Amino acid sequence: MKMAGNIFLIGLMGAGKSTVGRLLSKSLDKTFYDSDHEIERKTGVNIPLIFELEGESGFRKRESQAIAELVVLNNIVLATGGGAVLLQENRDALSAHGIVVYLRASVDELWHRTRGDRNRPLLQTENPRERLQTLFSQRDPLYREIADLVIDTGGQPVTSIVTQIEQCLKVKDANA
Ligand SMILES: Nc1ncnc2c1ncn2[C@@H]1O[C@H](COP(=O)(O)OP(=O)(O)O)[C@@H](O)[C@H]1O
Ligand SMILES: O=C(O)C1=C[C@@H](OP(=O)(O)O)[C@@H](O)[C@H](O)C1
Ligand SMILES: [Mg+2]
Repeated sequence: MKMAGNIFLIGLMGAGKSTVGRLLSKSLDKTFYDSDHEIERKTGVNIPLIFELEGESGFRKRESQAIAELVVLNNIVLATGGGAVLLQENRDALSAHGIVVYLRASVDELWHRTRGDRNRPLLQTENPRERLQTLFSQRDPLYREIADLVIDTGGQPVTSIVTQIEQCLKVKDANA
């Protein structure tokens, strides 16, 4: 049984989870959380520094802890980090406690949206487009595994993505 009122956004870096999530929470009168922001708030340092000091595995532990604490809240919109689905325990937690919305975009779009960004350690490589392609292949099946809703964000402004999610949720509700 899904927890009443929670919406969890998943998808790759640049999919728009943080941007869409904030607007969706306002529109639905829910509280907005971003697991990355929660980790930064708790530690007092930014994500690149956590990766530098503790590696990706250290970051994943903090991410799991944050997700476990956030999913049990009520009436929230949660923007997760792109790698939140990597651990089974996170997938189980997201799946069990809310409606999971997978925001999808092509690798080219993701690349354009994140170009020049310095806050995403996994994209600080010589070829971020290739990295995104690899991550897409690895993670798309994991996103799909737990998605209640898949939204293609390609070529769509953030406002129309929010409207589309709201409409899909209404249809789901009506059919429940
Ligand atoms: N639908 C969209 N169309 C164009 N740009 C977008 C869209 N959604 C997000 N963006 C832009 O892409 C960048 C990454 O968005 P963000 O919300 O941080 O993604 P995520 O949290 O999924 O990594 C931001 O600059 C944001 O303004
Ligand atoms: O895809 C990933 O593994 C990551 C995505 C980032 O969040 P966004 O998806 O919001 O960019 C952030 O959690 C961290 O840099 C790792
Ligand atoms: Mg984000």
